[in-house]
This record gives sequence, structure tokens and C-alpha cells, in this order.
Amino acid sequence: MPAIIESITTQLVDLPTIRPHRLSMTTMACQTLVIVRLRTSDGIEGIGEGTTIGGLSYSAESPESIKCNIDAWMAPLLIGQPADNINALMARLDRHVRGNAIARSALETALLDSQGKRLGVSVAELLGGAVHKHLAVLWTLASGDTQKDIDEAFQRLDERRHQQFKLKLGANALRDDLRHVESICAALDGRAGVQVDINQAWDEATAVQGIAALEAAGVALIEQPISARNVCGLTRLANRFRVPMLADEAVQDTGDGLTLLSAGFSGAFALKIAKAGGPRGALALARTAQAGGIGLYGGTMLEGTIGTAASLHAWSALPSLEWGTEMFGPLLLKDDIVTEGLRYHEFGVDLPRGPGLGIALDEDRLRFYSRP
Ligand SMILES: O=C(O)C[C@H]1C=CC(=O)O1
Ligand SMILES: [Mn+2]
Repeated sequence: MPAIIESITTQLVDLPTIRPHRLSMTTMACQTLVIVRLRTSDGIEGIGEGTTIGGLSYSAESPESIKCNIDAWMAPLLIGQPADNINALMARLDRHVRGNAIARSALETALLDSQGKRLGVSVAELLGGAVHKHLAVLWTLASGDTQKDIDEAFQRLDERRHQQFKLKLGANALRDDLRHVESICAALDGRAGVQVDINQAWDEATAVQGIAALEAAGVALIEQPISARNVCGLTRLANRFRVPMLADEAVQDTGDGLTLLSAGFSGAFALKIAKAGGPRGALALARTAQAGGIGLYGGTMLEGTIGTAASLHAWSALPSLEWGTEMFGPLLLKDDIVTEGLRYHEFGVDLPRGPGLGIALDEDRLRFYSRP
């Protein structure tokens, strides 16, 4: 008799960040995680996380919509079903639910954690096995102040925590953004790599001007300079410049990957489990990218430890991630809701060991940070 899914509960958890995190469309002082707990008839609990950035400013899902849509529509489709066939359960969601990729990702993560615990194997093993056990992790400098960012970068380098840095652009006038990048590139020259993320803030003409200057300053990678909808524009920019373009908001899942490939895009894709509806979808996009000669980057929605661990299990299953990862979400948060955090060292992070995600909730801290 297979184990049956008996209950699925969700809670909103607000965790403060260690400093304001400034992006083109929002400044975050707090991150809200939607924590999913999925209980089955054999006494196992699978955990998952659905997280976005800045309410509705990053995507069409908000923390509240993720919780509400799981509670009202998605959980009822799964409760009462056998827990051990994740393909069948996710196909059932696909038949009845449109969109809601972040909510789906939280549920798929909980299903994978549950099944891993049931079989005594890690999520990476469920996904075919880990090729890597330690993954490179960059850090985003986004305090909003150039000198603070430089000090933060040197601190991270000295601690051997990060040696690649991402700068967030697009909230300021182009001239000010360029001065900011040039100062940081000059300060870090020879010690660390710098890439930038514009989060769609520029139009194409501004991007042409901006990218020329960023290329001259030595920036290694340009992430989503223009609107996610402007696939032709992103392809033109990729063809025009030597510095590679990284598609983020423009590439949610395999369908978007195929659209970009058929438009002739070259460069790299940022994978996120939250964009692709879970680890399986993110890996499907990765394989499409690899088939099309596109480099890969392990992206984050600034998740806490559970979402970050789920992503790490997925990225570990890939033979190569040409651009490394940005799985630093837990380090941006002042506190955590798990008993043992991820181990960051030597400019990267260790893949947590299973069964399942290899992560356990700290009930006291979870209660403390949960919304009533
Ligand atoms: O990539 C994004 O747009 C979102 C996120 C990832 C790192 C970071 O600082 O913000
Ligand atoms: Mn991005």
C-alpha cells in the first residue's frame, strides 16, 4: 500500500535581511518565505519553500498568492493521492492549474523531500545523482552605497566566502550606475570577478550605451538588461557585444528556452526552481540549454535554506554550470528557521546530505517568525 498524502499546510514566514538589498524595482528589508509541510500516512513530513522578491514587484506571484493558491486549489488536488509518484502528482497539477510556478515549486520540493525520506536517499539522488558536492557561490553587492559595497566585497574575499560579485543596476541614472560599477571593478581588479543584473530596467538604446561602458570596465556577464518580453532585443544585444548576456526573467522554463534558442540567442540562462515550477522543470530547461550550446547559471529567488537546498540538489545533478551559482539567499537573512544551516566555505557551499533535502525545521524559530 503506497503512502497517501494526508495534509498540506502553508505558513508565511517573515525574516529580516542583514542590510537593505537594493534592486531596480524594490529595496528589500525582509524576505517572506512560504513554507509548505506535506504529511503522509506513513508518518513522513516533506518540506518545501516558495519565495519571490518584493511582493509583486518581481513576478506575478506574491507570497500571499502562493499561500492562498496552494491552500485553495493545489493542495486539494494532491490530498488523498499516493505520495510516491511525483511525475503523476505533478502531471495532475499540470492538468488543473495554470501558471503559479513558485507555488508548484514549493509543492514539488515537499514531494521530493518526502519521497527521499521514504526511500532513504537525497533529493539529488532522486534526480539521478550528484555530479558535484561543492558549488561555487557569488555574492550580490546591493547596499546602495559604493564604498559600503567595496568594503563588503573585501570582507567576503578575506573570509574566503565569495570571489565573484554581482551588482544590481537600473535604480539610478545610467551615469551614476556606471560610475558605481567602474569604482567597484577598479577596487576589485585582479582579485574578483564582477557581473551585473539590470532586472529589465533599461530600454534597448540605454542598454547599448550601458553595455559598451560595462564591457570596457571589465564586467564579465550582463543579466537581463531589458524587458523579459523583448526576446529579439536580448538576442540583438547578445550578438552585438563580446560580453555575454545572461537571460533571467526572459527564461522561466523550457518553453522560453526554446523561444530564445530559435530567436538565435547566445549567452547563458539563469536557472531557478521557482521560475520553472520546481527542480525537475529547471533541469529540463538546463538540458534544453545544453543541447543548444547555452551556458548555465544556478539562480536564486533569494530563498531561505529550504529553497536554496532544493536548488542545490538540482544544480548538483548537472555535469557543468559554466557561470557558477548565486545560492547565497540564507546568508542575506539575519536568522533561519532550520536546525542546521548550509555550510558555506572556500567560495562555495556544500550540497547538504540527505535523506530528502537534508534540512530540518527549527520549530521554535519557525513559530517566532511566522505570521499569525
Ligand atoms: O536575479 C535576480 O534578479 C534576483 C536575485 C538574485 C540575486 C539577487 O541579489 O537578487
Ligand atoms: Mn536576475
